[in-house]
Amino acid sequence: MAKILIIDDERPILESLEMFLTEKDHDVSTALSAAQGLEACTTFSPDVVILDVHLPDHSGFEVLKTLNALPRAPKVIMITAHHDMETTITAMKYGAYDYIFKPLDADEIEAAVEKAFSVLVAERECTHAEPKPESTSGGAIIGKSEKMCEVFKTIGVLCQNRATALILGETGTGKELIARVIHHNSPTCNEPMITVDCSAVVETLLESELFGHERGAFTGAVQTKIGKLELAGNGTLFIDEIGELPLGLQGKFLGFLERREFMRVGGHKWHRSNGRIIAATNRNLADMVRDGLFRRDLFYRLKVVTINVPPLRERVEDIPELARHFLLKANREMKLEILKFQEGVIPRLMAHPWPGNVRELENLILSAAVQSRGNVILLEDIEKALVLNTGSSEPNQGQTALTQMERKHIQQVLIQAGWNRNQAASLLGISLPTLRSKIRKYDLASPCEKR
Ligand SMILES: Nc1ncnc2c1ncn2[C@@H]1O[C@H](COP(=O)(O)OP(=O)(O)OP(=O)(O)O)[C@@H](O)[C@H]1O
Repeated sequence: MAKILIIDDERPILESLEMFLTEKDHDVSTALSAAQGLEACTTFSPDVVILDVHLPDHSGFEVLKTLNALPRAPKVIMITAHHDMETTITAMKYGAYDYIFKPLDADEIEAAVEKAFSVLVAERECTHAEPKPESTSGGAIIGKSEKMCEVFKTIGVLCQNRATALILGETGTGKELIARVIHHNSPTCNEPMITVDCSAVVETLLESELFGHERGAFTGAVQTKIGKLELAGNGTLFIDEIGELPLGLQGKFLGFLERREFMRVGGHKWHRSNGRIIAATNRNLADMVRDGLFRRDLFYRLKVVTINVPPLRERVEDIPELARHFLLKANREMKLEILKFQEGVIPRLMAHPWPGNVRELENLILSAAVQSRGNVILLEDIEKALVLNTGSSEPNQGQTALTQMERKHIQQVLIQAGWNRNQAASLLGISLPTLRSKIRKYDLASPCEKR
């Protein structure tokens, strides 16, 4: 039961709202003017105030400002007959919890009151903000699970040497983040870290992207261009999505790894590079080797040290800390002041299968934070964000069904996006090449392709 104060100079509205909300078991008080309303606030201490924008003595906005400055500020639902954008925006800007237009709809009022009250209760239960995780600086890898501790150990070893490393893991598990952490903790951290994403560069330009080209090497090569390998110098070259490296180029890259020398496209001179190579992929390179799509010798050259990054569903114990980390990040980036998650949110997050892994969790928290009103993220905000971000609201049905769920989920999102792969990839929170590889893996086809 909530304590509700209604401030409106129209008696019929006041009386019908009072009757309706009392019937719903709330404790209701009424006021016909701003002055009466403010006085009632001190004597009655409402949880929720339903406030008309136009009052005979003062503007509703002035009352709203005064109410929001109170030590135990109530949640304020503004009501008005004016459907204009400006008043709505002003009300929300001054901190109204909700804004409802007249003529009032009973269900809408009831839903708004209930939501406002539940937010208030959640906020009052929260006496202090979530403690800040120790490592919130950019580049921190969050996780204390056994599997992540294994990853940390290997990173520790890699930070002391310059060995080539291969990072394997599903999309969004943090492969690039791991590469950055290795680079920033290695002796050559003052040198650059350069990234090449093999899936983002067209096949014909990838060689030049990696090794550079000489002027006149091909049509359009109007001047000499230094490749990413040279740009990395003695630092780190991070080759993302190495599984997409065309077979022809794989041989040339292997040659470089063996001799540490390369030639620019169209060039005749050998160049040396001592940069560290870290490659990553979400594809199963062993399967690709078996299918003749990836060179076995290159595979072994790359996996001098291999890091297998576990999918998020295999380290659910990391989810609470990750969620808090992303909440702080959302606060920083979006200038929000959200203190915590409502009870029930973390178990819900731990039950989700996370096909898009940590990236999906990060996007979800950001989206729920932006859409939440008040300073607590409610379970309801999470459910909404889950539907919006992934089209899914089904909790984990168990490991065995995960692959089927992922297939079904991707198929649903593709249908929802009208088989626009770019749009579907963005809805799923994965990259376009990852989506393409999943379409292949699950043998999915659009209705037009099936014909
Ligand atoms: N353990 C973690 N702690 C904190 N942030 C993380 C962690 N893992 C991933 N992230 C964040 O999740 C997002 C995705 O991570 P990243 O780009 O490193 O994944 P990826 O495996 O390289 O993805 P893809 O295969 O699609 O390229 C980034 O914003 C990254 O900072």
